[in-house]
Amino acid sequence: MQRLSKQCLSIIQTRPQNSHKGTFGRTVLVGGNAQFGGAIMMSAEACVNAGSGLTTVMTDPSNHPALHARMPEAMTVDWNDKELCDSVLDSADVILIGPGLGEDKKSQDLLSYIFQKQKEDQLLVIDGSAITLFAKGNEQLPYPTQTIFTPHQMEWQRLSGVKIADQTEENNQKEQKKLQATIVLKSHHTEIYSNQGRFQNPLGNPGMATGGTGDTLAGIISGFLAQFPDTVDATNAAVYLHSYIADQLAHDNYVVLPTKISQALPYWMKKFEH
Ligand SMILES: NC(=O)C1=CN([C@@H]2O[C@H](COP(=O)(O)OP(=O)(O)OC[C@H]3O[C@@H](n4cnc5c(N)ncnc54)[C@H](O)[C@@H]3O)[C@@H](O)[C@H]2O)[C@@H](O)CC1
Ligand SMILES: Nc1ncnc2c1ncn2[C@@H]1O[C@H](COP(=O)(O)OP(=O)(O)O)[C@@H](O)[C@H]1O
Ligand SMILES: [Mg+2]
Repeated sequence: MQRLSKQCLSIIQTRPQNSHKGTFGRTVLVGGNAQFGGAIMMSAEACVNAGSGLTTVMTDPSNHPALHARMPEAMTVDWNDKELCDSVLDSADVILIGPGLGEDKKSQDLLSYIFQKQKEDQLLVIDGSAITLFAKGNEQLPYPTQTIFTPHQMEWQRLSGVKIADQTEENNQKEQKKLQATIVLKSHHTEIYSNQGRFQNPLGNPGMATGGTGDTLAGIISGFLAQFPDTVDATNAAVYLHSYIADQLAHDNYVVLPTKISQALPYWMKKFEH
């Protein structure tokens, strides 16, 4: 397994003068039921700060005022308004579904709807409850090689059937090959399994063991996929930078608040800009 290094951040290039919002991608984030609104808000805060050109959050309307108050840069769509959802999804480069989605019938219907809508040239990131729902269901991935799962070890156990204690490189790789999707297996040393190789993140700290850290990573991955052309390079860079920033914050903070990682993204991306 190849260890990630600062080298993976070389994809963060100086932006061309002649550019506009569309140059840096359109991302649509689907999640945040009434109970878990914070999850999709953290994904949105991460996605915007990661540099996504345009970020739209498709969520329960109860979250709209709080999201506008916290992150006016993100646009909101009522996930019950199918006509508006159709048009927003049609122009997306990257779709993220799962943070705070929940696991009820409505959540399942939303996952099926996104599967129906995904186009061949769109990337789909599946996180949180959407992983659990997909694992329980019997739907097929529309475009496996356009899909990135971001499970923690328990979500991976549900998805792959491999118990946490048996999640070895060999077993994980076998299951990734079956799925053909890219897998970001989150832990104290996150691993990335893909058709282009296997990578290990050497960074990270226990201050990250708090609700929202994974929602935040999903937002950064989505924002990077919207900007940078290679899926695995963008995913690796997002995983590495998410932990790198958390390690900096952990010098002076006992717990690393996920939103502090997001707020520090523009500063560190500027530092690593090539
Ligand atoms: N502020 C919010 O609104 C938050 C919402 N969240 C959402 O809550 C939903 C459920 O996600 P959860 O992950 O909390 O719940 P899950 O039920 O998916 O998994 C967490 C459970 O698995 C157990 N577990 C065992 N080993 C584990 C491991 N190695 N890593 C992680 N968990 C392990 C944990 O103890 C916990 O009981 C998701 O949609 C998620 O996005 C969470 O992200 C937390 C923050
Ligand atoms: N002890 C740890 N050391 C390093 N990273 C950790 C540790 N515990 C959790 N993390 C990181 O925190 C995140 C947890 O993801 P997840 O459980 O999905 O969080 P969320 O509550 O946002 O759903 C992952 O990126 C994981 O790598
Ligand atoms: Mg999670």
